[in-house]
Amino acid sequence: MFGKLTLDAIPYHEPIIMITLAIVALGGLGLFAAVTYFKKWGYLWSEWLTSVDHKKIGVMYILVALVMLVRGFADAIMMRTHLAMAHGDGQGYLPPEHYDQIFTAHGIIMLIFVAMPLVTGLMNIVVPLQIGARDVAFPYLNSLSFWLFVGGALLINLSLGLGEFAKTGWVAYPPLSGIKFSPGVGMDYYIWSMQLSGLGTTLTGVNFIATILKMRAPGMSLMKMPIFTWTILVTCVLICGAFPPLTATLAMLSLDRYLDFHFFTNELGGNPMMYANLFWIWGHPEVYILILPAFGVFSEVVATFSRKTLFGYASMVWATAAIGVLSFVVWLHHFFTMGSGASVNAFFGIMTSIIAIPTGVKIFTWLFTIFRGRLQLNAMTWMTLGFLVTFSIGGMTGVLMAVPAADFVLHNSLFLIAHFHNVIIGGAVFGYLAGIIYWFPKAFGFKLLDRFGRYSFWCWLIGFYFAFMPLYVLGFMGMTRRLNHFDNPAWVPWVQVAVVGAVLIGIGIVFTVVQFVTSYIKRKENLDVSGDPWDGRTLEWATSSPPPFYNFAVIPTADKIDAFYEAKKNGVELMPAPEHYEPIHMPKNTGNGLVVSAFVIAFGFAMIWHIWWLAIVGLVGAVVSFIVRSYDEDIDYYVQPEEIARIEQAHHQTKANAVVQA
Ligand code: HEA
Ligand code: HEM
Ligand SMILES: [Cu+2]
Repeated sequence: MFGKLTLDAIPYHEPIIMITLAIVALGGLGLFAAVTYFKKWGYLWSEWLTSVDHKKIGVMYILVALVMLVRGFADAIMMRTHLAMAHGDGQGYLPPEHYDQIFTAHGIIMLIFVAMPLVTGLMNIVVPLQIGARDVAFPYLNSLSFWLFVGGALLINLSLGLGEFAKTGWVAYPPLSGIKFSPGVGMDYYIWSMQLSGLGTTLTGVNFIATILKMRAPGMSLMKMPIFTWTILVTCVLICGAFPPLTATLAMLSLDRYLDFHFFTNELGGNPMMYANLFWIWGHPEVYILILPAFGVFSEVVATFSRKTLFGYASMVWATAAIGVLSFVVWLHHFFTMGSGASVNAFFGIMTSIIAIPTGVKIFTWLFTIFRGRLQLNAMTWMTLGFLVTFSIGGMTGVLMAVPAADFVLHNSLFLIAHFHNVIIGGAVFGYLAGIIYWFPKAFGFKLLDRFGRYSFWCWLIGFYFAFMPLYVLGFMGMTRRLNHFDNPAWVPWVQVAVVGAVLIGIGIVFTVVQFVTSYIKRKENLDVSGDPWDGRTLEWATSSPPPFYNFAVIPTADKIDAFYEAKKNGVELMPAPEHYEPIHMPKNTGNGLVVSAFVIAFGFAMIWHIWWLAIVGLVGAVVSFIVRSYDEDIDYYVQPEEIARIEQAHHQTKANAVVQA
C-alpha cells in the first residue's frame, strides 16, 4: 500500500533532526493559527496563492528563497562547527552518513532553492516593469512554474523528517548515485526535487524569452533595453539550453535506478563518464545563470547611484552575450582529471580562461561608470564595491584552476570550495541582496532602512573573508573537500578561523531579517509616494510603487536608453494621461497551477517511496487538470476605463498631497 514507506522512515534516534522538526512544526502551527485567527485564508488564496501577477509571484519566490537560505545556512554552520571538533581524537557531533547528507543538501539547497529563486523572483518583479509590459507573456505558466518550484522545495524539506537525503555530494556522480551504492530513498529525493524545480525553471526561461522579445514598449529596440533585462534575456537563453540536458540526465539516472537500465554503469555498454559530461553541460551554464542577473543588478545600481548612463552600454551587452555563449564550451574544466587527454583538456582550459576577457570588460565598465561620477554610498553601492574586489579575486582563482596542470593539484581540494563560495557570495549573493534593497520600494511602496543593509553587508563581507580565505590555504596544504574528520594538526587553526567567518555571515543574515522587520515597523517614514525613490533611469520607476496590477495605465514609449531619466530631465511626460483610458486586457487568477503542481508533488513523492498507485493518480491528475485548464475559456477580462481612472486619480492625489506636505 505505501511502498517502502513505514514509520521507521522517521529518524527518531536523531535528536538534532527531531528538535528541528519540532520547531518547524510549532512554527507552522503558529502560522496556521495566526492566519485562521485573523481570517486571512481567503485573502491569501485569492490575492497570493492563485495569483498570476508577476509581481506577486516574484515576491513569493523571494520569500521561499529567504526561508531556504536559513536552512542552507543551518547546514553550513553545522558542517563548520562539526569539523572544528572532528580532528585527531575528537569525533565531532555528526555521524558520517549524516554529514554526507548535510553537504549534499547544503549544495542543492543553496544553488537550486536559494540562488535560483532569488534570480527568478527578481526577474519576475522587475522585467515586465522594465520593458513597459503589463505582465509576462504566459501568466498562467508563470504561476505553474512557481508551484513546481515550491513542489521541489517541499520534497527536499520532507526528506529531513521522512527518510533521508542523498549522500553523494551535489553532483551525484554514478556509480555512487546508482542503486547499488545508494539504495536508499535519499537519491530519489534528490532526483525528484531537482526534476520538479528544474521543469519550473525551464518554463520560466521560455516565458521570459517570449516576454522580452515580444512585449517591449514601443521604441524599445533590443539595444535600448535596460541592462538588467539584457542579462535576464541571456540568462533565460542559458536556461533553455542547459536545463533540458539536466532533465534528460536525471531521467536517465532514474531509468538506471528504477528499471535497471545501463546508461551510467560500466557493464552492458554504459559509461559513468557520460554522466559527468551531461551533468556539467547543465552545471557549468548554471553558475552563469546565477551570476549574470547579479551583474545586471550591479549595472543598474552603479548607473543610478553614479547619476550617469552606464559607461559602454554596448560593450556590456556584448560581454554578457559572449559569456553566455562561452559558458557552453567550458564544461569539461570540472573534470580535467578524468582523463580526456591533453588536447581536450587544453581546449577546455583555453576556452575557460577566455571568459576572463568579457568578465574583465564588465569589471572595467563598472569602474569607468563610477569614475568621475558622484557615487552615492549606501548599502547597494557598498555591495557593488565589495563585489568588484571580492569577485575579481574569486574569478582569478577560477582562471588558475582553468590551467589543467594546476587543476590536477587543486581539483576537489578546499581551494575549489573557496573559489566558488568566493564568486557566489562575493558575486551572486551580493547582487541579489543589492537587488532586493533596490527594488523593494517598487514592490512594497516603502524603502528599507539603509543602516541595517550596510551592517548586513559588512558582516557578509568580513565573514566571507574569514570563512573562505582559510580554505584557499587549506587547499594548498592538501585538504580535500567533503572530509568529515581529519588528522593533520596543522590544519586545525585554519578550520577554526573558518567557524568565526561562518558565524559573522550568520549575523549578516540576522541583520537582513532585522532590516525587514524594522523597515516594516517604520514604513510610514519611508513611504515611496513618487514611485521613483532613487531618481531612477528605467521604466519601472515611471509607474507608482507598488504598481497597480496592470503596471501601466498607458503604455510608455521608450526610444532611448534610460528613456525615463531623459524624459524627467527634459520635463517631458512619458505617459501623459489621456482623455479616456483604453480598457486593459488582463489575465484572471487561477488555482490551476497549484492544483497541477499538487498532483505532480504527489507523483514525485510516490516515485520516491515506490507507491505505484499514488504515482499513477498523481501523473494522471496532473495531466488531466492541465488539459482541463486548456479548455477553460474564462481566463481573461478587461479592466474598465472608469476603474483605471479611479486608480490613477488616487495615485496622483497621494503624490500631490506628498508634495504639499513637503
Ligand atoms: C557564480 C558562480 C561561478 C562563477 C561566476 C564562476 C566563474 C569561473 N569559474 Fe568557477 N565554479 C563554480 C562557480 C562559479 N565559477 C562552482 C560552483 C564550481 C564547483 C563545482 C563543484 O565541483 O562542486 C566551480 C568550479 C570551477 C572549476 C573546476 C575546478 C575543479 O573542479 O577542479 C574551474 C576550472 O577551470 C572554474 C573556473 C572558473 C572561471 C575561469 C571563472 C570565470 O568566469 C571568472 C572570470 C572572472 C575574473 C577572471 C575576474 C575579473 C576579471 C578581471 C579583473 C580581468 C583580468 C583578469 C585576468 C586576465 C585573469 N570554476
Ligand atoms: C552562508 C555561508 C556559507 C557557508 C559558511 C558555507 C559553507 C560550506 C561548507 C563548509 C561546505 C563543505 C565544504 C567541504 O566539502 O568540505 C560547503 C559546500 C558547498 N556550498 Fe556552501 N557555504 C555557504 C554559502 C553557500 C552559498 C550561498 C552557496 C550557493 C549559492 C553554497 C554552495 C555550496 C555548494 C554547491 C557546496 C558543495 C556541496 C558538495 O560538496 O556537494 N554555499 N559550503
Ligand atoms: Cu564551470
